[in-house]
Amino acid sequence: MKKTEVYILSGFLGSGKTTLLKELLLHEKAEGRKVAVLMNEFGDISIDSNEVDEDIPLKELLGGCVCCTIQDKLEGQLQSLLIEEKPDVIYLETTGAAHPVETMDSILSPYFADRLCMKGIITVVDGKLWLDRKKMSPSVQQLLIEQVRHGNMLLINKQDQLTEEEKARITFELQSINPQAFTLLTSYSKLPFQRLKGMVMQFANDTVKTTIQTLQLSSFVYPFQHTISAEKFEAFLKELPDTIYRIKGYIQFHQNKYPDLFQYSYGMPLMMREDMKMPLNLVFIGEDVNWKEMKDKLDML
Ligand SMILES: Nc1nc2c(ncn2[C@@H]2O[C@H](COP(=O)(O)OP(=O)(O)OP(=O)(O)O)[C@@H](O)[C@H]2O)c(=O)[nH]1
Repeated sequence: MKKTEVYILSGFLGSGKTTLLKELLLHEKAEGRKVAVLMNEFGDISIDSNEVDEDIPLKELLGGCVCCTIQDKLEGQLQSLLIEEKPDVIYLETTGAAHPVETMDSILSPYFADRLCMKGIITVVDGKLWLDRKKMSPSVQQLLIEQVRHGNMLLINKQDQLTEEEKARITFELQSINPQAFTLLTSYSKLPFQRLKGMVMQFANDTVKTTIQTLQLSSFVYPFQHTISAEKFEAFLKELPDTIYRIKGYIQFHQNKYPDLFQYSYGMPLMMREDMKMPLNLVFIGEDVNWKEMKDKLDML
């Protein structure tokens, strides 16, 4: 029986995993392979699932990390994807807080040994965030290093935000941490697809599980009941604490007919106008955040 290939997309919150997934799905479509997606989101609702075409089988794993709290759910979802869809390849997008080895462990269960072929871990690194990582909490810094250490392919993403000197420095630092990995600089996670297909998973001798300090990440969903003021929202963003790592979801300004998809990662906001109605939910992910205070501020918009 032909085995289903599995790739794990790893990388911190907002680094460019969903952007990479969309890129990979385009290539797979062009090659006519049957693809399925497993999407793990830290929050209780998924925004990224909307980014995947409806004709691609997709299972969501919400409200925790496949590497720890919802490992059992992963097995169940994998099994149903294999039985119902019989895909050629499965892409598993992990939460930005996931430890790659723990995730791989869940997939390498003996139950799936003759069904799945683990192709490798692609780690997406936000270049700017990497350079500024010392500003993050120790557990985030440790996680970033672990994600790099265990990637088989490392994408230094958002290279449009980096100088030549910064690109060289990050490349050197990542290669020093993980000399076996294929490392490349990318914009919007565009990678040489054929190189990915030729990837063969190397099980390095030192792929030991490191006990990393537990990240104190938490998430919060705010459902807007109405449209909001663009000026007030801008002022709200300016006052956001540094420990908010990620925001995504839909907001609608007073003057607009349709909502905007709002993305915020590592201090960088981005908006894209939708052309249809969407549920006005905004998902926040952060460390040590007073969500009650956040809710009060959002109520004022
Ligand atoms: N400037 C720039 N922005 C990028 C690049 N790649 C991705 N982005 C933007 O970064 C934001 C986060 O990208 P995503 O692909 O959603 O990141 P993610 O890792 O899936 O995020 P989570 O699922 O929340 O962990 C989006 O607004 C992207 O458009 C890039 O190369 N350059």
